[in-house]
Amino acid sequence: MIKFENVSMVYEPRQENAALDDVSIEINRGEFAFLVGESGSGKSTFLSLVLREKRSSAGAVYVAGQNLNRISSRRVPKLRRNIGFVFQDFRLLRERTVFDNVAFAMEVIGASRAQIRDRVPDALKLVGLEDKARRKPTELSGGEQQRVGIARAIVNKPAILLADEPTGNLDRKNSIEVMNVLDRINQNGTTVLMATHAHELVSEYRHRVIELNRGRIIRDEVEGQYTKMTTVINQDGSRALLFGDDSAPQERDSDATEAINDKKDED
Ligand SMILES: Nc1ncnc2c1ncn2[C@@H]1O[C@H](COP(=O)(O)OP(=O)(O)OP(=O)(O)O)[C@@H](O)[C@H]1O
Repeated sequence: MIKFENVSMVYEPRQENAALDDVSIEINRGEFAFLVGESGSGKSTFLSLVLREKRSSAGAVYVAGQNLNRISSRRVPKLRRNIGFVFQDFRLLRERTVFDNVAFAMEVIGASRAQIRDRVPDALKLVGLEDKARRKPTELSGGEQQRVGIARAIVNKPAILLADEPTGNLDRKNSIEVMNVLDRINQNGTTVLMATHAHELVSEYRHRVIELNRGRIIRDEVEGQYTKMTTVINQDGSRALLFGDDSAPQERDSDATEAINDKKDED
């Protein structure tokens, strides 16, 4: 569903460290993955490339089989219909009701009134807010506002839901409610990718964990299968990937090492 092939991203020509540095990863249809890493590690950059807000500087980004570096700007809105986005700060329209906030996402893609009347209540039900359709965002708790943001993101039935720190402004109780809603959406078949700093949620909700550090993937843990990846520089200057604990170099994966060195030779 989402595939990065040797993706690098530099924002400015002489930028010292790449925001993403040779990232290769695949997130399958129906998966739920957390994207973690300290501030500045490249999480938002990763999400913005999936949305085609920017083109990668090198490598290829595929979403639903399309190479995003090859599609024209004209086709970007169509791509984005397949992707829902949840923001940390909700970004609701304060003067509109909960119903109208969700309806707005359908209006902008030209949905009919009948479609809106049909779909918005379903989306609100999915996030547990069917009773609050006539309220204004300011009359809701932070967690409820975020659930409106999620309803808006999924009302057009996207295949992928991206969430950038969706619980960042919420207390624990509201964070858990939001997580449970995201889980439910994922169980209905939507691929979910959530960037977060919330370590406790990452360990409680057993999903894939992809960890970035200075633009590189250093961990990819799929439901309990823990794979820590460490890049080491050999004496000859070539790079090698170590899988497992970094004190256990015998677990070196020779294919991955060769792939990295091949790439280096090409460079
Ligand atoms: N528009 C930009 N122009 C220049 N550099 C940028 C831009 N956006 C991000 N960067 C740089 O790219 C690197 C990765 O930033 P990014 O925002 O992707 O990290 P992040 O993991 O999402 O951080 P946070 O958790 O704080 O949101 C950082 O060094 C950042 O300074």
